[in-house]
Amino acid sequence: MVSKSEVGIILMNLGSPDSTAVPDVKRYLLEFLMDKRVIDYPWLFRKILIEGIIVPRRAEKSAEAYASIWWEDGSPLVVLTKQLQAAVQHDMDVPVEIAMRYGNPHPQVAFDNLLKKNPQLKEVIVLPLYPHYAMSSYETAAEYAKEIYKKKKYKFRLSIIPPFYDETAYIDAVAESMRPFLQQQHDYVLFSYHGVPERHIRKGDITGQHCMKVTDCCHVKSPAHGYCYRHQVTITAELVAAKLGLPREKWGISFQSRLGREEWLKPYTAGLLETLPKEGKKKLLVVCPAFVSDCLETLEEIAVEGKHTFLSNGGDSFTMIPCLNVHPMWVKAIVQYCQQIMQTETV
Ligand SMILES: C=CC1=C(C)c2cc3[nH]c(cc4nc(cc5[nH]c(cc1n2)c(C)c5CCC(=O)O)C(CCC(=O)O)=C4C)c(C)c3C=C
Ligand SMILES: [Fe+2]
Ligand SMILES: [Fe+2]
Repeated sequence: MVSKSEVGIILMNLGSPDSTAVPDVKRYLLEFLMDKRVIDYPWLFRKILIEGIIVPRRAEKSAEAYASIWWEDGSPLVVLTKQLQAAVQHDMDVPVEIAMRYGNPHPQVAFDNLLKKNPQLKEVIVLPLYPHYAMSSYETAAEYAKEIYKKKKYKFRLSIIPPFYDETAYIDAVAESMRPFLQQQHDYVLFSYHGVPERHIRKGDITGQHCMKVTDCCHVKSPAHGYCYRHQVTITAELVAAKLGLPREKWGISFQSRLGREEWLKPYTAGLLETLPKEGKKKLLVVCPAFVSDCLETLEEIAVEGKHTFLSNGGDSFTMIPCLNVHPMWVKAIVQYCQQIMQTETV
């Protein structure tokens, strides 16, 4: 058990380029895609692929996309994470810092800032802002925080909040953030999650024999589920749909942001946005619960590109539901998760 005066909190998100200038976007993409948990090919092959092919080809287009969604005070993801920091700090009355897995602010800066604010710091709670476990999201953020903590030999205790994909407070916050949008006419609600390669799902299967091997694997009980992104996003959608009373035929799941030639989790959002209007689902609501802050992947890929695809294939109306951002119920959920950690007995 730690008291408020002994604790500090770090909200850790993915990160964005420092600006929309191509060299900044290049630097960001290099750091991101050279992460062995994001592109898990052998180091030399990864280096040649990323530095020689993907980043040079992608940087300019990516910079343009970022420029199209950039806000006056910076990247939406960073600005929204800062707003969340202020809200949590206000409600908890403990120091809160933000850190990014890629780019700035670096986790070491966040640890050091907490120490500067309170040299008596006994415990730092890190909340990776990913509801679901994926090697390329939650795991890399948590491992990076641990790596820096060990390297710097900090004396305070480090606690990392686990994925919260099925926690009531998170589910309730997502459901309530969606509820006002359900008042408008709609034929279908699409839960669009960031995709990952199917290979990552099989690789992360701790049993080696469950994920994408057993029929309907996401609904068959297994210890693999603790590390399975596909299972966890399925459960989030089912719990939110149940909470909102959505009939089963009125909602579905898809996966966006595919990169490269490998097979990623299916169905792909882009393909579904072309076919849904042909199935009579012409009024669409899209929600993206893998992202807790709006970012390039929601504001550009879904709200602009996705909308265009849907409407130009016969859709009538397309609404993207904003991410949790600083929704009061989301802030409350974070406060609750941090307080649970603070009340845990230490040995
Ligand atoms: C192999 C590539 C990628 C994997 C695997 C991947 C997994 C993954 N990503 C997120 C969350 C976000 N990704 C974002 C941007 C983004 N993602 C990739 C690649 C992979 N992501 C790239 C190259 C980019 C950069 C933009 C681009 O050029 O398309 C973002 C947005 C960041 C922002 O600044 O707004 C988020 C958030 C998750 C949750 C995830 C695995 C589950
Ligand atoms: Fe991504
Ligand atoms: Fe699985």
